Amino acid sequence: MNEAASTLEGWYALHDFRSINWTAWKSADDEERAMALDELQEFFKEWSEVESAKQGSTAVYGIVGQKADFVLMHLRETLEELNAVETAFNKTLFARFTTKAYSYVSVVELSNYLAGEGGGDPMENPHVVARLKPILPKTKYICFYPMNKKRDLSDNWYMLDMEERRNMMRSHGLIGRSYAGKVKQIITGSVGFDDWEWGVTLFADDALQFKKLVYEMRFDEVSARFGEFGSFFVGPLLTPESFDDMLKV
Ligand code: VOV
Repeated sequence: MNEAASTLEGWYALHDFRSINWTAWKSADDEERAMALDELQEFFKEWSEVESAKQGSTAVYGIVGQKADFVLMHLRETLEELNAVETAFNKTLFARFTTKAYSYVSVVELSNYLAGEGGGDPMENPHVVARLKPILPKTKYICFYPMNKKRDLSDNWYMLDMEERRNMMRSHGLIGRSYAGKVKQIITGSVGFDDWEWGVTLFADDALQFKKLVYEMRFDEVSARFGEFGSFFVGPLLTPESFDDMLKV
């Protein structure tokens, strides 16, 4: 059998995509809407307290296009906690005005393809822990898509030996690094958890950098030969204030 890359896992991730039922929202009375908004603002507060206590992280972004209206991206220590934030949101009055558009369950992952040989417990290394349990950036834009590495007869990632995969990942990493300061990536593994093998979540202050990075990577062997991609979701940051503005009728 081929050598599997070894992976380190951090916080569990839920990308919870919702659409707003504008007809129901607009026909609700003022009091009901005000209560729903108050409850929503409470949630924003709770999520930011969890983040301050470094027990997880949440980012809220609008989604452009018809696939969804917004995404709640939650990172939490356990699947139980993720499930609990999801359920708590479902119980809110505001959630009654939303429909479930898409969701993705995964866990923040680092592989050893490019890891140094430095011994010791990686979970004692604060740089590693910061990458596995990241506070989600609150950049102007998010881009999310799920992906696989191909398993065709001629191009099967999982049949390549470790050295070949490592070389390709090195080239991938070099392209990625040239976007330092422009795009921040959080790779989450979802084998056994969801329909694709990884979730790719990108953060940037200039949305065009998503296009440039993803396009450049298409020419890199690991993406050109082995990348298979799901639907892309892109949109702007929603703060408690801009969420409120979006919901004004
Ligand atoms: C912002 C840029 C950026 C940077 C710096 C970067 C670097 C790195 C490094 C160093 C490593 C390997 C070690 C680790 O950290 O795991 C990875 C790993 C990975 N990547 Fe990446 N990636 C980026 C960006 C980036 C993008 C845009 C994509 C989507 C590909 C595309 O064509 O649309 C991607 C995918 C992945 C995946 C699926 C993995 C896991 C593959 C596996 O088989 O295990 N990635 N990635």
